[in-house]
Amino acid sequence: MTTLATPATAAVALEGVSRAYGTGPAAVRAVDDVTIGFPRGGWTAVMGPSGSGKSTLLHLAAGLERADSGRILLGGTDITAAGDDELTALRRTRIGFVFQSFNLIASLTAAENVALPLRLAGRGPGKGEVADILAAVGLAERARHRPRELSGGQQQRVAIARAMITQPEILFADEPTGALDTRSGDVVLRLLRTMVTGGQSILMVTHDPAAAARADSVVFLRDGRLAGRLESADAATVAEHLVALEG
Ligand SMILES: Nc1ncnc2c1ncn2[C@@H]1O[C@H](COP(=O)(O)OP(=O)(O)OP(=O)(O)O)[C@@H](O)[C@H]1O
Repeated sequence: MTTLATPATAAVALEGVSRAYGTGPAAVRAVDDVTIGFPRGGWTAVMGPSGSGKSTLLHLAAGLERADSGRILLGGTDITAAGDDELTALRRTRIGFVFQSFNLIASLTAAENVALPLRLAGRGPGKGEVADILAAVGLAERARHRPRELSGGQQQRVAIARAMITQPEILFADEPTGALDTRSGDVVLRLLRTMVTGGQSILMVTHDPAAAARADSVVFLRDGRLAGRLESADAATVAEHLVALEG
């Protein structure tokens, strides 16, 4: 796998991207002139101390927030040039997003939650489409259950199925195991690995070195800037790098 994906080979590439919050002396440069590519078909974890800009980077790359400057390329598309409607359409069809808190709709069944992105995109699911993807995340028997009837790990797998139903070019995951116990988290991480083996691109923010070590590479941030990248690192090496940044 290439370490530095160029825009042509990247699932998502950032070129000189900055994003600040607030103005004047109180301004915070959450992401500060970042240039990086995330390889297609690869799984990249983003780590860094609290407030280092991880979530902001993920939200920028996913088109959930606008950059102040620089370019963000999703496949070949410059999303920084996209209008609001185009960006909404692009998020619905080309991007999957999974949150720490699952964000399922409580009144809908697992199957209805999974079908939602297709309905929002203006089409219903094809025959067997939802059942197939629920089976792929190991929840074939839970289609009619509502979120409150599912464990945290099961809810996160429904959320992953919902994110994957549109076959996104890249799956963004913000602390996907943050609310899970080790065992449920492990099931989710194994599911993500299965998806990557199938060609899926994943960008994941995590605080957990053990989770980050499951990715192909780990990118570190400090004060909104890139602060290193490790390939195929074990959890101890990831933790050492993180501790050095926090020191
Ligand atoms: N909406 C906002 N308004 C003002 N400041 C913000 C906003 N979002 C983020 N920030 C600031 O930008 C910086 C980066 O925040 P971000 O949430 O991206 O960091 P993080 O690395 O994900 O943090 P954590 O690990 O604590 O979740 C922080 O200083 C934060 O306080």
